[in-house]
This record gives sequence, structure tokens and C-alpha cells, in this order.
Amino acid sequence: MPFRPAPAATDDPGRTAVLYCNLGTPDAPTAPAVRRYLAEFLSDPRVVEIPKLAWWPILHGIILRVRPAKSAAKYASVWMAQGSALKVWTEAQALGLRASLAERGHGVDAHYAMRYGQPAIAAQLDTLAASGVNRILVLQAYPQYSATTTASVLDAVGAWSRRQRRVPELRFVNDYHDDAGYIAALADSVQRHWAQHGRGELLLMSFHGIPARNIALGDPYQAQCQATARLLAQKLGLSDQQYRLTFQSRFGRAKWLEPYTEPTLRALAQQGTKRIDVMCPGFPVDCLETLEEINMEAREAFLESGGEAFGYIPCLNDSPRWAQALADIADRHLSGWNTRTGQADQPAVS
Ligand SMILES: C=CC1=C(C)c2cc3[nH]c(cc4nc(cc5[nH]c(cc1n2)c(C)c5CCC(=O)O)C(CCC(=O)O)=C4C)c(C)c3C=C
Ligand SMILES: [Fe+2]
Ligand SMILES: [Fe+2]
Repeated sequence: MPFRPAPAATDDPGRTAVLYCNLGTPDAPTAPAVRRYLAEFLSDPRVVEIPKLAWWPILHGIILRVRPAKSAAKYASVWMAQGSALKVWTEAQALGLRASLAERGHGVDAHYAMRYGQPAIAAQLDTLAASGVNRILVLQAYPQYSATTTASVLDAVGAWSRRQRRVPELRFVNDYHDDAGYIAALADSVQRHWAQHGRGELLLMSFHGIPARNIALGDPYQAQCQATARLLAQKLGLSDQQYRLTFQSRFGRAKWLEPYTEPTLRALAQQGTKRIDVMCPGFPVDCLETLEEINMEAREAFLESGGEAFGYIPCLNDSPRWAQALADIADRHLSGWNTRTGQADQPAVS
């Protein structure tokens, strides 16, 4: 395969951009659109670590025949006027990041891309490179590192760079699970919820699960979720008895990280917890997994098991505090790249 030609070389120092990457989402809440999305997502060997020979018949013979219609109905139940929540909020966060960086006087632009679906990472990198960007910071909407998500984005960037003649300078933020700005933005959203709606007896923090086997193979995801939960509880002044950490969205029959969210909610309600607050700190933006699985399905499970009040605390979405925290994270990783002149050795002028 020929390498992609680069524009004629000049002495222009070029420009710097941040690419904010998220998982991706279907283009429409319909079975064909969800099938396209799931086919790309579930064919990624980072996501499903089953040898292709064994996985392909299950994926194409069963999952892609049955799941799209079921998932499409769930997407339809939470679809926003402007589109899929995941895309709407990811775009809003990229714009917030761009504005926060601009306020700081950087000549750094920010764009967003999706690992699966549109706008694809490769297409966004093509656009950036064609517009003269030659330094790119890849920042992901995954505060906790997992090979299933973070490393998959790195794979996509690597696959793109392998086709380029002139590869831009690349930097990656692998995680920010213990970042003070991230924790403060989460605490702020909890406190705002409490001020508006009152406080439950318990705060449940639900993170997306992954197979337990991945942890045994060295994925740091579980430890990073635990650290986030502990730091957030500390920031909110919660004792160990006042919060719970759970994992949601199990896929397939293998053992995933435990405790599982929905059975925990049922058990808590059965044991007498009446009022609970639930949040999803690992998801910077609301999406199917938070709006439908948590705020609809898990809510119903808690209430039908004897619970009386289920307070859903939205994800960071358009929180200005989070836009600032994202810009702080980007700033730290941009240091040394002189973002105004493009000349790395000149100190930034304030
Ligand atoms: C098949 C295994 C899956 C792994 C491993 C997995 C890890 C993982 N996922 C997220 C974040 C999101 N996942 C979302 C949806 C979603 N996830 C899976 C499967 C795995 N995820 C599926 C099949 C789906 C699609 C929906 C469905 O059919 O159930 C989403 C929401 C997407 C949206 O459009 O709103 C997010 C976000 C993380 C962070 C993670 C590992 C840490
Ligand atoms: Fe997922
Ligand atoms: Fe789900």
C-alpha cells in the first residue's frame, strides 16, 4: 500500500491540535444502523478477545442477527433531538475544551473523533494533517485505562500513522482516573444534585465492566476504578459505608468484574435501603449505558425491589468545571510544545 503523500515541505512550524476520542455510537436508532456499529465494535480484537475462528460464527450467526433490533429499541428510548447522547455530549465537550484552551491564549485547536462509527479517527487525523497540524495530542473520554477501550484508540491512531509518509508528532494521555480536576468536577455534580434533589442514604458509583480475565492478564482498569471511587468518596466526605462501587453492562456469559450493578441495587433495596443516588463516574458523557441501562432499567429494578427513591446523577456532559479540567489535563501534556509559535524551545509568553 503506498504511503499517503504529504504536502510539499516548507519551514512553516505547523500547528498543534487535541483530538478528543470516544467510543462511538450508531448514526440512527434503527436496527441497520446499530448492526453496522456493532459489527465494527464487536470485530475489534481488543473488545472481544476470542480467536476469530471461534468468535466469527457467534458474532455473524447470532449476535448481529438478534441484538441490533433489541439495542435499537433501547437507543430509540433515549435518543435526543440532536442525535445520540454520546455524540451530542462528546461534541459539546470538545467545543468546551476548545474554548477553554482558547481562553488560555493557546493556538491549539480541539476536535473530536469516534473509535467506531463517525467521525472516524482516521478521517479526523486526515483532516488535521491536511490543514497543517503536525503535533497532535490524543486525549480520550476514558478516565480509567483499559485495553478494551484506551488501547483500541491507540491501535486506530497507529493504523492511521502506518499509512502516512509524514507522521505528525503524537502524544497520548492514557488515563486520568486520579486527576484532581476530574474528581472535583464529579464531586461538584454530586453536590449540585444533592442541593437540588436532596441526598440518598447511599451513593452508588457504577462503572462499565470488563471480563474478570482481563484483570488477571494485567489490565489496570479495576484498580483505577477503585482509586477514582475512593478519591471521590474522600472529596465528598463519605465513609466506606456511605458509598458502593459496582460494574455494569456485562456482555455474554463469562465472569465480568463484580459486584454487578443491578443485582447490588436489588439486594440493597431488599435489605432496606430506601433512597439511593446513582452515578457513572467512568462515563464522562451520558450514553445508552447510563440513560437506559442505569436511569431506566436499574431504576426499575431498585424500585420494584422495595426502594423508594432513585436519584440519577447525570454524567459530566456540559459541566464548565469539566471543560476546565480537560483543558488542564491537555495543558500538562502539551507542555514543551510551544503552542503559540510552534517552536518547541521558546518559553510561552503570558
Ligand atoms: C463486548 C464487550 C464489551 C466490552 C469489553 C466493553 C467495554 C467498555 N465499554 C465502555 C463504554 C461504552 N460501552 C457502550 C456500549 C456497548 N458496550 C458493549 C460491549 C462491551 N463494552 C456493547 C455491545 C455496547 C452497545 C450497546 C449494546 O448493544 O448493548 C457505550 C455506549 C455507546 C452508545 O452509543 O451510547 C459506552 C460509552 C467502556 C468504558 C468499556 C471498558 C472499560
Ligand atoms: Fe461497552
Ligand atoms: Fe448496556
